[in-house]
Amino acid sequence: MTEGKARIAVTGLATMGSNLARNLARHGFKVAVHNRTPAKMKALLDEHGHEGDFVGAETLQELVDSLQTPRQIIIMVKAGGPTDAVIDELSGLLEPGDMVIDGGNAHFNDTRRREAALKEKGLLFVGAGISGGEEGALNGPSIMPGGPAESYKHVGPVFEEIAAKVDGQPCCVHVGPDGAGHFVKMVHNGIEYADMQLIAEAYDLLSRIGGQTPAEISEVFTRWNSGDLESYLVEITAEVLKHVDADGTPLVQVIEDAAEQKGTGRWTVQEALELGVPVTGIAEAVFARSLSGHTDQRKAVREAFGASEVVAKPDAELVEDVRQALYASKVVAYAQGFDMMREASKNFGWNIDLGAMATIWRGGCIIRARFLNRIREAYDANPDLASLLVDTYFRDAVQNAEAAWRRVVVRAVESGVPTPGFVSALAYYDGLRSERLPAALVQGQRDFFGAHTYRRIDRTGSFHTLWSGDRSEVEA
Ligand SMILES: NC(=O)C1=CN([C@@H]2O[C@H](COP(=O)(O)OP(=O)(O)OC[C@H]3O[C@@H](n4cnc5c(N)ncnc54)[C@H](OP(=O)(O)O)[C@@H]3O)[C@@H](O)[C@H]2O)C=CC1
Ligand SMILES: O=C(CO)[C@H](O)[C@H](O)COP(=O)(O)O
Repeated sequence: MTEGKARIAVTGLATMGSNLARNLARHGFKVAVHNRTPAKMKALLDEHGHEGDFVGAETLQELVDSLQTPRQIIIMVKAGGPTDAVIDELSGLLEPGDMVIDGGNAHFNDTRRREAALKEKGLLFVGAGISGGEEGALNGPSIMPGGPAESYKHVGPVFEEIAAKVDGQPCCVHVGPDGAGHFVKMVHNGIEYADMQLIAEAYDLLSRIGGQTPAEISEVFTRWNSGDLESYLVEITAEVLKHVDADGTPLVQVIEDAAEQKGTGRWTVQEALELGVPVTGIAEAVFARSLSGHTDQRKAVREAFGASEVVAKPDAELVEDVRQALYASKVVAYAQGFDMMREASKNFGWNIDLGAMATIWRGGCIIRARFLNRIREAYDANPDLASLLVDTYFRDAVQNAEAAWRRVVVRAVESGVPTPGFVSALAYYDGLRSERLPAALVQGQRDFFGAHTYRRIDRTGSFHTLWSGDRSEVEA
């Protein structure tokens, strides 16, 4: 064992914390480890103590005492109240100049609040989004640290060491001040929801319209994973679909069809509403999970109307059409997520480098995908891109997919197979492309019932029609 005190600490040793601690130890950092329930700390030392230099601590006081100064402590506990509880206890034990790093899925407003509170005590606080799940935490996650640039100078090199690497570059960069890191992680998860929903819809179409078995669809996803759609989520979809129960039944057919959620997708939509950014794909994905969970309501409506009867009509084009529809819809989902980060960056003064976000998402995280290279190139070439959709590469890709995308949506709607992700992505694309939107009529309606006024295309200023009078127009 290395002599002396530990370089860094991790408190919270469930799935993420224990693997992150092992990752740190495997990279040669002496790590102090603590968990509220000490059994988890002991299990980590028993099973993995040989992987590196660990110091077990039964209490937070012991953890603090085991560290070099200034101290760096990573918190990996449940987001919300549990994180506050740990921070409260730690802040009474630490000294000015010490640093607390929250690696959980915190809400970025909590991060802003915590940073401000700790600053008053002379403590540094870093809200760091960490993605990659169990395997990423161990072998290299994507890390999105926010907070003061000064803090990054101290902890950045450690994070860059343990992060995933793509083309020799670490999947970690200083995102921006205060809550920027956790905001970006939240959007990452929002995109994750949208991507998963689109993949699930593709599966449903190939199953119910294409008449394919999970094993056959698994092969389709494996094939897709060697082209433009190459991504972790497509790869694991193939794995899940080919997995069978002991009696040979595909697992996917026995898992309850009610998707759960911990909250980051919902937060993304809530924040998008605040910022006024239409993240329709993410919203549909959150609502699709919500709908799936309303099992009693689903049963009642199914019984009232009968289940939609889909007659499988396999045809040679379906698989390729679905692939193209999936790709185009994914581009829309990512475009919306990047729009949201740009808007938040402007709103909060974070100066987020969108190309750098695409760069650190290329490896380690759940949404890692080949086309993030293209997204990086797009934002590196033009950081002020009005939308990812107008980048030459993505414009051509979406144009090439458009006919297939429309065929898939028509087939789904005609067949009664719900595809809210595909449909809303296409509607978003069509909405942005339209020369005129019926929003003009909405403005007229608002003015009629509430005198809310409207602007005209031929004159400047705001106007109101005297709807309950002589219907003449007045300048407002
Ligand atoms: N699981 C994943 O794939 C990912 C998770 N995250 C985030 O990372 C964090 C850790 O996630 P995960 O490893 O899944 O663990 P969980 O979110 O399941 O949290 C369990 C951990 O929190 C601790 N804890 C709970 N309540 C308290 C409390 N009041 N005081 C102190 N400790 C408490 C538990 O201690 P005890 O053992 O004593 O109960 C345990 O160590 C979460 O914020 C999560 O959102 C981020 C990316 C991916
Ligand atoms: O952060 C993650 C990956 O990046 C988690 O896996 C994510 O929180 C899972 O979310 P949910 O339970 O809402 O599906």
